Amino acid sequence: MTPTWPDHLFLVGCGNMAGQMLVRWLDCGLDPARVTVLRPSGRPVADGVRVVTAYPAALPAGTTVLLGMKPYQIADVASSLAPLCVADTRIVSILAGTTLAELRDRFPGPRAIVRAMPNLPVGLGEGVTALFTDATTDAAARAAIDALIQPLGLAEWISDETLFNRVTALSGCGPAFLFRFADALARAGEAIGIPADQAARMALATVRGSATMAARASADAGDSPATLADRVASPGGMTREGLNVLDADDRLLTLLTDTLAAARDRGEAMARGE
Ligand SMILES: NC(=O)c1ccc[n+]([C@@H]2O[C@H](COP(=O)([O-])OP(=O)(O)OC[C@H]3O[C@@H](n4cnc5c(N)ncnc54)[C@H](O)[C@@H]3O)[C@@H](O)[C@H]2O)c1
Ligand code: PRO
Repeated sequence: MTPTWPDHLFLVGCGNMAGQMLVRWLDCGLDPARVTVLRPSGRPVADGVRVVTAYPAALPAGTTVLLGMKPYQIADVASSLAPLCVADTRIVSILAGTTLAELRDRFPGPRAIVRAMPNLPVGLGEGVTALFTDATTDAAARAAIDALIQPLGLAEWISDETLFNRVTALSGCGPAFLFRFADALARAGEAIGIPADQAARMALATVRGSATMAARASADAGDSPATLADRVASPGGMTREGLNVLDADDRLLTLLTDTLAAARDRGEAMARGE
């Protein structure tokens, strides 16, 4: 399906995350002439994309704004940007811990404001983006923003904003937790005597192959990762002994629950301005 693009896309900040979103949109055929990036450094972003270091006098009609700077910059950004936003300007915010109520307060003009929480693999079209909005965003704007997000990978609308920090902990932060797991797998291999470079290659390839296999098994046969884990474990064999360590007292589950809860709690503290 050919994506439908906003008439104009104005990115405020284009660092790690917004940069990956833009990479994917351009790969999927977004005309760079429709994109303006505001970034303090003024560094080029991609061929044909206009980069500015100051706000323009006005935004073109039909602009979708992507707020891609750090959450603590919202007050500064809104004081310059809000006066440029008219009723049909659409705003997509990827700012962690910044509620829709705060966005509506800071941007009183636009009807369409959507919170989006992507993760870094969006650059490959294999990301996860959680989305939330309210009834002030009309169906057409919601559909247009959904269409913009679709090329990035899995898009999941959240019906209750109180879930937002929880889904951010799972999928927004999740790549970091998996990268940490891959790193620990390699270092554990080294700890039991495998040469470090070999352990690093083998750990990464194991994570990659297993993730691809899990995705296919789920799509093709509805097999869950838990089922696949049991399939690797021969009765009385090596894997079961290893799984017994991870499973003892729900050790891994407890560790990950604590990890997600800490990330979620930080999002809630950020929403309180802490
Ligand atoms: N990194 C992730 O995995 C991830 C995932 C989901 C959401 N987010 C959200 O994305 C946002 C950016 O995170 P990041 O990791 O890309 O950070 P980053 O530091 O890589 O990018 C921030 C960008 O904002 C620019 N910037 C700084 N001051 C600015 C200003 N006053 N006006 C406009 N731009 C300004 C910086 O030059 C930089 O390019 C955050 O709000 C974060 O919550 C990040
Ligand atoms: N990166 C952002 C943070 O760490 C939000 C999800 C991933 O706050």
